[in-house]
Amino acid sequence: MNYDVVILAAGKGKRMGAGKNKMLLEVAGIPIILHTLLAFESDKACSRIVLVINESERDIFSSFLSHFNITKVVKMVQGGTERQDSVYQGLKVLSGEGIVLIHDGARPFVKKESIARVTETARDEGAAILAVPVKDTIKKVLDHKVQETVERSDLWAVQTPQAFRLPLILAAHRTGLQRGLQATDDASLMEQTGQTVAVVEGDYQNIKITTPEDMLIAEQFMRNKKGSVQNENRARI
Ligand SMILES: Nc1ccn([C@@H]2O[C@H](COP(=O)(O)OP(=O)(O)OP(=O)(O)O)[C@@H](O)[C@H]2O)c(=O)n1
Ligand SMILES: C[C@](O)(CO)[C@H](O)COP(=O)(O)O
Repeated sequence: MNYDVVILAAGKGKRMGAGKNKMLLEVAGIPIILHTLLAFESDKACSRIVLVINESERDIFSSFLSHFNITKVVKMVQGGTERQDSVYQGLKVLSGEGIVLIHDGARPFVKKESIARVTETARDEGAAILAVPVKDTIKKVLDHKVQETVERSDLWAVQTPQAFRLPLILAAHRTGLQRGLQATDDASLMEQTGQTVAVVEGDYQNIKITTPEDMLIAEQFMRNKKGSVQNENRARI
C-alpha cells in the first residue's frame, strides 16, 4: 500500500538543551533527521515526502538531501509555532484521496514493518496510530501529591507515524483550527471530531529523541544494530 509522508523537523529542541534543533544532532555520525529520512527514502511503498523545517535551516536541509541523495522529498515547507501548525503546513502540500503518514523527525528508528501495518490499517479504518502498552505505573499528580493511580491495562504510549486518509485528517486539522483545538498528536484531532482511530502495536525501539538521555539510548541502539549487521555479514562469509 503506497503512501505519502509528512516528516516534521521544525522544532527547537528545547528539552534537549543543545542550543539548536535536535534534528541536526548526530547519532552514529549521521544527523538524526537523516536517519529518519533514509528510513522512508528506502521504503518502496513511500511515494512522496513533505519535509517541514525551520526556514532558517533550509540550506542545511537542502545540503543533506543532495549529499544523501534523498529523492522523494517533493517539497520543504516552513513549520509553525506548534507541532500541530507544522503538520498542517505539510498536509496542505498534498492532494488526493490516498493515505498520508505524519511522522516525527525525532523518531529515527521506526521499522518498515510497523510503517506497513499502520498504513494498511489506515486504508481499512481511515485512521490508525502506532502505540505500545505502558510499562510503568501512571499516576495523576498535583502539587507533588498523588491524586489518582490510573488503571494501566488500558494505557498505551502513542508513537508516530500516524496514518490517515488524507481528506479525513485535512478536515480534522481545519476543524481544529476553527475551534481553537490544541493537540499534541494528530489522532486526537480526529477523535475530537468523532472519528474512530485504530491502534496498531508498534515497538519500544521507536523512541522519540527528546532529552539528552535519549541520545545515549539512540547511540546504543545504533551500536547494537551495527553489531547485528556485522554478525549477519560474518555469517555469510
Ligand atoms: N513547531 C514544531 C514543533 C515540533 N516539530 C517537530 O515535531 C517532532 C516532535 O516534536 P518534539 O519532540 O517536541 O520536538 P521539539 O519541539 O523540537 O522539542 P522541544 O519540545 O523539546 O522543543 C520533532 O521532530 C519536531 O522537530 C515541528 O515540526 N514543529
Ligand atoms: C506525536 C507524539 O510523538 C505522539 O507521542 C507526541 O505527542 C509528540 O509530542 P511533542 O511534545 O510534540 O514531542
